[in-house]
Amino acid sequence: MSSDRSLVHIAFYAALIAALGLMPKIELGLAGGIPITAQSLGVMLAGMMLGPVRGGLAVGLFLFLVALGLPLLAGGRGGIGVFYGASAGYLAGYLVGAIVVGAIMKAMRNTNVVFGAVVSGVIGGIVVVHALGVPVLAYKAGMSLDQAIMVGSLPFIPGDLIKVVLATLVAHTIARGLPSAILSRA
Ligand SMILES: O=C(O)CCCC[C@@H]1SC[C@@H]2NC(=O)N[C@@H]21
Repeated sequence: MSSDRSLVHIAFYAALIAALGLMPKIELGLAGGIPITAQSLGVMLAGMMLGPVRGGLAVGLFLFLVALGLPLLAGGRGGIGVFYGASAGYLAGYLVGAIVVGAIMKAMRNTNVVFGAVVSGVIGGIVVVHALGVPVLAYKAGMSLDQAIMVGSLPFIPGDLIKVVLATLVAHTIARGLPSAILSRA
């Protein structure tokens, strides 16, 4: 694929993650203030569709724009300060998670796309994001790891599983209609 087309794909998924931030975040009112956000769906999709390198670049571009101050995070937040806040670990998890989702999709490119999407979405899009988010939340909010799991991981698992299902449906649909757009399986 030409580098021009790669750049278009990377920019498209960075923009998709930003657009998903327009959906209102849902505050659960728990300690630490971590919201339910649709943006982690975009992170899963970036990895699933683009693979580890381009998927990581798409999320990296999105986070770079946030760091520059663009209000692209759910609720209209942006600026370097968010990378020092309670949700900083999840933001790092977005980057690593997209790379892991993409790496798993690529490794499973010769298996059923639905199977690859579910496995990569659960491991990269949930386990990795939570594994980076929870310890930072515990540190920043001054709570134990157990407490952080109770307020920063468990309440989000049902919604995150729904996102894996949605991302899998998108991957399945694109695999049937426009398989060349799933660069992770090229
Ligand atoms: O916007 C931010 O500052 C990052 C929010 C991180 C939210 C995490 S990502 C994993 C889990 N699933 C959600 O819907 N919310 C949390």
